[in-house]
Parts: sequence; structure tokens; C-alpha cells
Amino acid sequence: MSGTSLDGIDAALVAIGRDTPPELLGTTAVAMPDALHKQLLQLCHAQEVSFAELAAAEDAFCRLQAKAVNALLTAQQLSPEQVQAVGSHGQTVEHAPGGHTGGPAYTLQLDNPSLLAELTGCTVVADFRRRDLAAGGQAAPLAPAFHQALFGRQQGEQLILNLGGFANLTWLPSNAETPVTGFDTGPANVLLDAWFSKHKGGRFDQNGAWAASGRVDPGLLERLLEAPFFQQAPPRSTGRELFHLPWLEHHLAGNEAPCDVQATLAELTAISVARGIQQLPLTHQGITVITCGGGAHNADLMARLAAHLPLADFASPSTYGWPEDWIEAGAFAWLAHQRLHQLPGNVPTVTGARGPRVLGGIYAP
Ligand SMILES: Nc1ncnc2c1ncn2[C@@H]1O[C@H](COP(=O)(O)OP(=O)(O)OP(=O)(O)O)[C@@H](O)[C@H]1O
Ligand SMILES: CC(=O)N[C@H]1[C@@H]2OC[C@@H](O2)[C@@H](O)[C@@H]1O[C@H](C)C(=O)O
Repeated sequence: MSGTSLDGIDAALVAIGRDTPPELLGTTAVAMPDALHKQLLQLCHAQEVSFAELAAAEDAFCRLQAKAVNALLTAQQLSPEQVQAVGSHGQTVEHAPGGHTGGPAYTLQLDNPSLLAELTGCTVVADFRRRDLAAGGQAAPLAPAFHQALFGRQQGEQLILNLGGFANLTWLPSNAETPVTGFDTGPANVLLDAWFSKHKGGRFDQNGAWAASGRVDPGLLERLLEAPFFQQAPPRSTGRELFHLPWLEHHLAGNEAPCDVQATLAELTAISVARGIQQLPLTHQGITVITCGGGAHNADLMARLAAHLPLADFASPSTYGWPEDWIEAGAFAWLAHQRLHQLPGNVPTVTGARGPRVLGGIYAP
């Protein structure tokens, strides 16, 4: 798994049984080298791109994935034959489930599952999003089905929040008749990372310390919250094509202190997540929010969220044997398993697809 933050490849070894929740057996993270990070970031925002550039980025990305998989196999003393399959999400570089200017809907993940199969000797399952899109869905978020497999056996309703580059929610109601709900709430870390990198250098604002040193600019916050995405009803998903640095800069008056902008961006994430949660038909507001993704490590962001949701209780998925950084990688292992067993991977009430669909294609070793 590599998410929208472009911070690296997360490889998770997962045991999936029929009657037990998926179990995390081992993990390996490989950081994204600066050159590849820059290359992929440029592609995400490019107006024009050559096939050679696309191929070069995809190749480098795929080789990094293979490095992560092979390191995990070595660490776990496993041969490729002992692994049923590798689920490869690929790298999202553009996500346009509504199409652009009247064009067809698309979502683009750079990936080369054939090369990954060749470099690892494993069966690879890939291209998870496009079947949901073909069935009229948003192709995202896909994690809710996995959240259901992982947390759905607990008593009562469950709420899962992912704070990655973008934020998404999954609500598992206690009543099996009530449909599972899930949607993207907007940016989580993507703007925080971009603004931090521009003004301070480095990839991210450790623990949100810089944001915590600033003051929220209410005018700027109001202007940012006017983005049509925040008013959109689910099913909804988003990405870097809506929320990016030039979008932020367009809303600046020009005289803001950079740390105040950072504080405002953190507040934007917290408010948009809180509003998403407040829209859910929760049976009680004192719900436990299982929080995963890198943003769970950002103390400033978590404090802001707690301030907007005073009755909620924030918990780590570690309680269930899954530390916050491994849920998404686990989701794509589980989705690969679903594909191998011809089982659906999407939740139509989440993505808006016409029905359950078996997601992805299989690439033999
Ligand atoms: N200690 C920390 N303090 C502040 N922020 C952190 C910390 N650790 C991680 N992050 C944030 O989390 C981000 C990475 O999160 P994660 O790996 O969940 O994103 P992703 O999987 O790429 O995103 P997505 O879920 O959108 O695909 C970093 O870019 C950074 O902004
Ligand atoms: C198109 C795409 O890659 N979307 C990501 C992104 O990152 C978070 C959020 O936006 C979510 O919709 C999705 O990722 C997770 C893994 C998902 O599909 O559930």
C-alpha cells in the first residue's frame, strides 16, 4: 500500500481465516526516496505528461513495492509460494470519479502487477478500484468492507476514522439491517504536509507542533470550508485534484503568518471530520472513534478533533492487534483474498456502485 501522502510503501503480512477476524502477522515499511516522492508529486499535478515519464515513475514505484514485499518475506522467513497473494493498491495519481469537464469517470493508480509478480515470485492481485467505478461507484473509499471484517464482530455500532493524506469514515451500525456508511470527509494531512514542506522543508509537521504554535484565521477557514466538496452528500470521495497548494494559495489574503495558515489547515481537517461524524445517524454521541492513519500521531490534530467532538472517545486500533499505521495495508491484503475467493470487495452503500462487485485482477507468479 502506498497512499496519497506518498510517504512510502507499507507491506503487511495478514492471515485471513473464514471464522476469525484478519490477523496482522508482520510488517515492513520502506520510505519513499525523495526523488520518487518528487516525481510522483509532479505527476499528480501535471497538466501534461509524457508516456516515458509515466513509465519511469511506475517502474521505480513498482521496484520499491517489490523491495518492501521481498524484505517482508525475508524478515518472516517465508518463500513466495507460502503467500497466497500480494494485494497491490498502486499509486493514485489522479482520481476523477465524476469525470473532468464532461469526460468519462476515471481513477488512475500507477501500478505494474506483472513486474511485481516477476520481481517477487508471488501471485499479485491489483486494479481494485476500477470495477467499482465501472459499476457506477466512486471507487473509494474501499477500506469500509475491511473495517467491517475487522471490527464488525464487536458489540454495538463502530466508527472508524482514517487520517491519511485524505480522511475517510466508516460507520458500522449495530443493527445489521441498517446499511454501512462510509465516505471521504476531505483533506486530512495533504495540505498540512504541502504547506509545511513549502515553509519549513521536510515532509511533515511532527506532532503538529508548528500548527499548535499558530492561531486559526477564521476568515480563511470560512473561505476554505466553502469548497463545494464539503457540502456534497455521500457517496463522495476526493483527492489531490481538488485539494492542493494552489487551491489553498488562491484563498489566502497574502498577509497571514505561515504558522497561522498551518493552524487553520489543521482546523479545517478537524471541522470537516467532525461535521462528517455529526451527519451520521449515531445512536449515541459518546461513541468510540477508532482512529487510524498517520494523522493519529499528530497530537495537535487529535486535540482539535477532541475539541469539536467533546463526547467522543478516540481509541487506537492497536486494541484489536492492528496498530494505526497498518489498517490500510491490511485492507488491500484482505481485498486480494476476497478477489481470490470471488467475493465482493466494495460496499455499494458506500461507493454508490450498482451492486457488490468482485474487485481486481489476478497476475500469476
Ligand atoms: N508523528 C506525526 N506527527 C504529525 N503527522 C504525522 C506523524 N506521523 C505521520 N503523520 C502524518 O501522516 C501522514 C501519513 O499518513 P498515512 O501513511 O496514513 O497516509 P496515506 O496512507 O498516504 O494516506 P491515504 O489514507 O490518504 O491514502 C504523513 O504524511 C504525515 O502528515
Ligand atoms: C482514490 C484514492 O486513492 N483514494 C484514497 C484516498 O486516501 C484516503 C481516501 O482518499 C480514500 O478514499 C482512499 O484510500 C483508502 C485506502 C480507501 O479506499 O479506503
